Amino acid sequence: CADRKKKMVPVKLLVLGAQNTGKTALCVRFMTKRFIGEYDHKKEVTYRCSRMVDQETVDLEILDLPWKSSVACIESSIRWADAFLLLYSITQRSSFQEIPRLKTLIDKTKQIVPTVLVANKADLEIGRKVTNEEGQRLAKDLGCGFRELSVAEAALSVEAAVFQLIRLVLDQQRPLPDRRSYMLTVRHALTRKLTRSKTMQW
Ligand SMILES: Nc1nc2c(ncn2[C@@H]2O[C@H](COP(=O)(O)OP(=O)(O)OP(=O)(O)O)[C@@H](O)[C@H]2O)c(=O)[nH]1
Repeated sequence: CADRKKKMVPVKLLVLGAQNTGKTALCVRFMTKRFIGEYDHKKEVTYRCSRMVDQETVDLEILDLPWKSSVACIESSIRWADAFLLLYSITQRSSFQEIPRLKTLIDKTKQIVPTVLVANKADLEIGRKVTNEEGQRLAKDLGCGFRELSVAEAALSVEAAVFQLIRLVLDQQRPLPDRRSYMLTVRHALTRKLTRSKTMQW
């Protein structure tokens, strides 16, 4: 009963990245679990759904902007959003090089923004132009989370990337003492796990 009375937490995510990086494919994969090859690239689309994340019901809006959107449109969408998925394709170095510019646009508008950098098209290993290490390094430099995945091949990893971002937003919204106690809970859980795995080794 108490759970039913719990409020929905609104979370607004913006997906940004260069042309053909798989932004629409990722949104559709997250919403429907299906991979659909080709889309209409002209329109911006907002997807809406609710998901349970760590006992919170999250009322999610995901905005997918086409690559050709104007800077003004991107800036107003950045103001609208709570968090960002920045996409590049591992087969397209120029899409990787575009990421710092997008992050600068975000940082100009917002302070402390939950962001996850997503390296897409990991199934196309043969055409790889950006290494996993380069992706990790950039994410570290920009202060983002990092996931390399294939929207085409794995629905679960897409969900994991979006949930990682939602968790960053939820954590930011928690009052500071709660945030500390949440971190302590995580620390204790990790310590317990470590102790257990050490015990198993012996
Ligand atoms: N092999 C492979 N192809 C993918 C993957 N994700 C997307 N694609 C393909 O990449 C192309 C572009 O995908 P979209 O989702 O339309 O890309 P977008 O970033 O929304 O493109 P814009 O609207 O131009 O900004 C399509 O042909 C997709 O089928 C993936 O993980 N692997």
